[in-house]
Amino acid sequence: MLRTAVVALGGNAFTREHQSGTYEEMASNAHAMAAAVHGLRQAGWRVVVVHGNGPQVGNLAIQQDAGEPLVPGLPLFALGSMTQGMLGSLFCLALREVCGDDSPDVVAVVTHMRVDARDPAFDHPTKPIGPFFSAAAAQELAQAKGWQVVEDAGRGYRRVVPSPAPVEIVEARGITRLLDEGFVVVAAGGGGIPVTDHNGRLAGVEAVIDKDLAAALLAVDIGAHALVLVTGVDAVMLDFGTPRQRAITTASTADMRQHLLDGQFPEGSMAPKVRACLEFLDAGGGCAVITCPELAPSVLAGHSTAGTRIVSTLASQGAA
Ligand SMILES: Nc1ncnc2c1ncn2[C@@H]1O[C@H](COP(=O)(O)OP(=O)(O)O)[C@@H](O)[C@H]1O
Ligand SMILES: NC(=O)OP(=O)(O)O
Repeated sequence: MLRTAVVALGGNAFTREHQSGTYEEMASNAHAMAAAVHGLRQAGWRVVVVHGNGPQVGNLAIQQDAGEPLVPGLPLFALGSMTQGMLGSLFCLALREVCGDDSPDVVAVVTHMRVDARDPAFDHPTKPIGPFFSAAAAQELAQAKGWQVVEDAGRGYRRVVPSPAPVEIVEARGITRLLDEGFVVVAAGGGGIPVTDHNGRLAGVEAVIDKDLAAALLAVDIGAHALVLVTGVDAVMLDFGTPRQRAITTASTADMRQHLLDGQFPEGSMAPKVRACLEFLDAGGGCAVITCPELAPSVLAGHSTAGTRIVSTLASQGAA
């Protein structure tokens, strides 16, 4: 039986830091990510794709503001569902094109994610969305629009919104059925549309869920062997952004937990990725990888000295 890899594609890999967010840019970047997924399938993996939406959902929120009062702005969770449709479509088209005659059946599932209405994250926004701004422009926008802004991993300042922990994938059964039928499934895009129980029904809430944590939850739910987090850097670095910066190539969960405690990884970028890997491996996952699209297949196979490959401490000691 084929082993399953859940592959999470960064929203910042669809729209790169220096890009403005045009459709053509996203389509071209989607190709590189589709090629990575194609490589994994050729290596014998069954693949589920989760994509991010930070840049795109933030851009859409700015477009909503600009449309007022002619057209009413929509809530953030509705914008999340819109990005699921757009990026799901982009990725499915790119995968078909990259695979050519070898194209798999690929479907994108509109996915809702249950979160806890009492999650303290609602009072402490950490999820960066939209474009990067200079400090001065960010301050001005924060004043004018009531945004909270933070510095994002040395790349500039961005708006931040609440990012509660993903609790339950509402469409989990459907996703599993499609996988069992042999589809490449795109699911939980943008971390999933955040919903809570409200008077006996599910209702959207103002948040953007971290797609790496959503991917880890999905990977555990479906019993995946590997979690592959595809982003804009080859590897996780220690002392990132300093002259002492160096890549982590292989690590145990104990090593990564210690680096997290030491404050090596910023919130809103690398910290949730590392946490997602730890959650997956602690729940029995086989291997977690953080790397760029081009290296993903070889890092997962253990054939590359670049990229970051994490296994549970027990497995690294040969006990599992
Ligand atoms: N310790 C670190 N090692 C590598 N990259 C880091 C580190 N800390 C922060 N980063 C930044 O985090 C980015 C990945 O986070 P982000 O762009 O939010 O992810 P995504 O690709 O999922 O959208 C990297 O491209 C890099 O700029
Ligand atoms: N929703 C989410 O995690 O998006 P990014 O990957 O773009 O940050």
